[in-house]
Amino acid sequence: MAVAALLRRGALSSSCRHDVYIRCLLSDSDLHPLVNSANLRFWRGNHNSGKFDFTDMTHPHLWYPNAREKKRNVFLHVGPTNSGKTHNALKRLEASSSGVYCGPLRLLAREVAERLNKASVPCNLTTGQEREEIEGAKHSSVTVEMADVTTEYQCAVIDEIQMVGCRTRGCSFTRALLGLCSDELHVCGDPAVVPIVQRLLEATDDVVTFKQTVIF
Ligand SMILES: Nc1ncnc2c1ncn2[C@@H]1O[C@H](COP(=O)(O)OP(=O)(O)OP(=O)(O)O)[C@@H](O)[C@H]1O
Repeated sequence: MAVAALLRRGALSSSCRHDVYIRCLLSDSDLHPLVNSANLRFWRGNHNSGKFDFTDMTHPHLWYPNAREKKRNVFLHVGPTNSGKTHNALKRLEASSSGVYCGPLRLLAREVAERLNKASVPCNLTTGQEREEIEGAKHSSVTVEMADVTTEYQCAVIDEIQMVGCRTRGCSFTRALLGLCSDELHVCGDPAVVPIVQRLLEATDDVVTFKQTVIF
């Protein structure tokens, strides 16, 4: 059985797992589709030893090689409620050639899909309960748990990022923040979340720009 399969099944002992490096034991075809040859070259180039410890869970930003290959432009939209943070981000999403909106609620995901479709931007809807596919759509509106971190987008939006602090759903916001593979990433939320988002993005080498909104 391939070593990758054993790893996935947790069949190797922890000391053995610790010694497993992609270069020496795993062929490219063994690996999860996320870790393709191009990504391996990236990993090797960024690890002095030329080895990557597949079982090292201490650097979550490195779990998303597709996103790490990009220098993302992250726009952090912060301001009071109803000040237009999401509105501004959605304007960018509408104008992009491909993109994804990630929100915390089915209702919000549906509202955004309807908004884009109405603006003649074909947009799929994917939540835990429903999947609506629109022919030719290059945009998707999803609940954050359904965010696809393997597809490349021009623009991505994460709404209500302060939910990163939620005990049960925060991990999905962190995953989207670190893993979405887009040239532009718009992150909307409460100003209180700025320090934690900044901290999370310190490791990613993205370019972060603040957009402060005010109630008009
Ligand atoms: N510049 C604008 N032009 C027209 N409508 C706007 C504008 N900015 C905001 N709105 C409208 O105001 C409402 C609130 O905007 P939005 O949802 O973007 O605010 P928000 O700051 O993201 O709020 P929250 O913190 O609750 O998420 C929406 O219905 C939105 O369409």
